[in-house]
Amino acid sequence: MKNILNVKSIEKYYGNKGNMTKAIDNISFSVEEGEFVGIMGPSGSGKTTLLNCISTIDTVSTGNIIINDKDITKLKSKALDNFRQNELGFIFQDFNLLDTLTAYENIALALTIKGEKIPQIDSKIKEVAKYLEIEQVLQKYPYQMSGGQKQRVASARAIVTEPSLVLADEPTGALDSKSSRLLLERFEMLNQDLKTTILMVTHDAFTASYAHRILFIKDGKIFTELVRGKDSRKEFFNRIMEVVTLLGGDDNDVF
Ligand SMILES: Nc1ncnc2c1ncn2[C@@H]1O[C@H](COP(=O)(O)OP(=O)(O)OP(=O)(O)O)[C@@H](O)[C@H]1O
Repeated sequence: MKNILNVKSIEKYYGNKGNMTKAIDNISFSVEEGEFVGIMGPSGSGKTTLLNCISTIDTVSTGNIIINDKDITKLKSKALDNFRQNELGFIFQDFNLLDTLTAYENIALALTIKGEKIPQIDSKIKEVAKYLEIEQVLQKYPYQMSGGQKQRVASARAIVTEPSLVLADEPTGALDSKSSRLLLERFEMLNQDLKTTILMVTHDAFTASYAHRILFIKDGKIFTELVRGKDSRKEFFNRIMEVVTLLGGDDNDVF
């Protein structure tokens, strides 16, 4: 198995002397190719900071992040832009689709930026649209789609370039339970069939139960890890809830 992500002893401080927040306090972990890993933790525990550092949106204070054999903490701005386009796919809670473009054009844009030719763009979009069940909405604009459809279009945009790593930040945060389930089932398929490597931040135990492994973050540190193993999704959900309950409170107010 190839190592896709290697986070080595990272720390992240915000502010300056006298007014310093240690958002990440010595975190190390790795993700193998084809893994589906969830990150959970209470509000303010450092989940978004961690994801932002991995996604090159923010920089670490110390430590290294290696993605597909490249140390992103050493890349300069132009190289970082290229790296982001070629190696990473992003899925956000609020979709981040361009309102003036159709679903088709939103997905095509990711490929155009990479310099792909029109016939290849068209066949790749059709293939990914079938997978994510969005063929019927390809000619629609974001305002004409449901939240679930928008998130599946955003997911198509994230994976159509075949990135080494897909980073998802609360992907079901704005979806109802039916749309969440459909999206997560698609994530499962993408992960199993196409070996897409996914790292997903969520506060929701149901969403997290689709992952193979969960890292729980507290006060900027990894305090425990759960591996699904041979458990069914339901059994894994129950184990996640045990950790959540152990920390006091239900899944909504703790995570
Ligand atoms: N730009 C910033 N400047 C100063 N402090 C920050 C900044 N961003 C985050 N922090 C602090 O770093 C810590 C971690 O924040 P982070 O947003 O990563 O947490 P989180 O786990 O994603 O929380 P939530 O679930 O509420 O989104 C918090 O104490 C937060 O106040």
